[in-house]
Amino acid sequence: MTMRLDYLSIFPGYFDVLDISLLGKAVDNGLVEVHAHDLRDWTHDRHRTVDDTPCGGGAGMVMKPDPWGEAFDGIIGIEPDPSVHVIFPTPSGIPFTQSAAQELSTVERVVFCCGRYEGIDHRVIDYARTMWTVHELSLGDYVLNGGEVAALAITEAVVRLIPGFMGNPESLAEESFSPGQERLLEYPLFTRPVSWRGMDVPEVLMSGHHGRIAEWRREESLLLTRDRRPDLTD
Ligand SMILES: N#Cc1c(-c2ccc3ccn(Cc4cccnc4)c3c2)n[nH]c1N
Repeated sequence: MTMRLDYLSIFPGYFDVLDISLLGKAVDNGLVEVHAHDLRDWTHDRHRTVDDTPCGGGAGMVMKPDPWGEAFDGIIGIEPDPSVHVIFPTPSGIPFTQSAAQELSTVERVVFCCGRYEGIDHRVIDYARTMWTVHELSLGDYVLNGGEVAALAITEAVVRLIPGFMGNPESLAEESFSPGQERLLEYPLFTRPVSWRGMDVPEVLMSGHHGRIAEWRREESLLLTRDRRPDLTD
């Protein structure tokens, strides 16, 4: 299966980075195909206007619905198709999680709608919900200037789960937040040299005793999780 990823943004250059690294390899291997689009290509005025003042007043500008609707018509089509997943990154979205990444990794087509300014006219989202499967997702409780960085983060989390993307898929199963895994943070990692700037790798990790190593790692994960993410232990 090839996953098609479309990105609608007034800064399509953000997505040039997808040609690099593992994701670039996934494109070369035909696992994913990536299309970035400039929303301004669907404007018709001299200034290629995509925003206007908010109805009801308030600070900032709101993205006009017209360019989005015409871009949808051109990129996705005018017929409803629930197999198309349209993602609106937004501060008011549902928190994006590993399980959402897992679900999206099985989808054949994803369209990211990257807003800017104070956000997108709500009728765009309402329209999209009549046509496709819509996800309003948030990366977390902090403020970005637009949806592009979130779209890149979601892309990486999703594409790495596509069968055939990662060299050793077994490693995915062991990662924190993977399905079936206890909700624990990753234990501290070490590699050679054994001694570095007066600090040594914990002896147990050099013991070759797999039972003790597993026990040490679990204890470290429990301590770290209790300290940093007590919410995961509820
Ligand atoms: N996902 C996600 C996000 C965003 C985010 C996503 C899309 C847009 C489009 C515009 N802004 C600026 C903006 C700022 C403040 C209020 N409203 C809008 C966006 C912020 N911020 N933080 C996240 N976790």
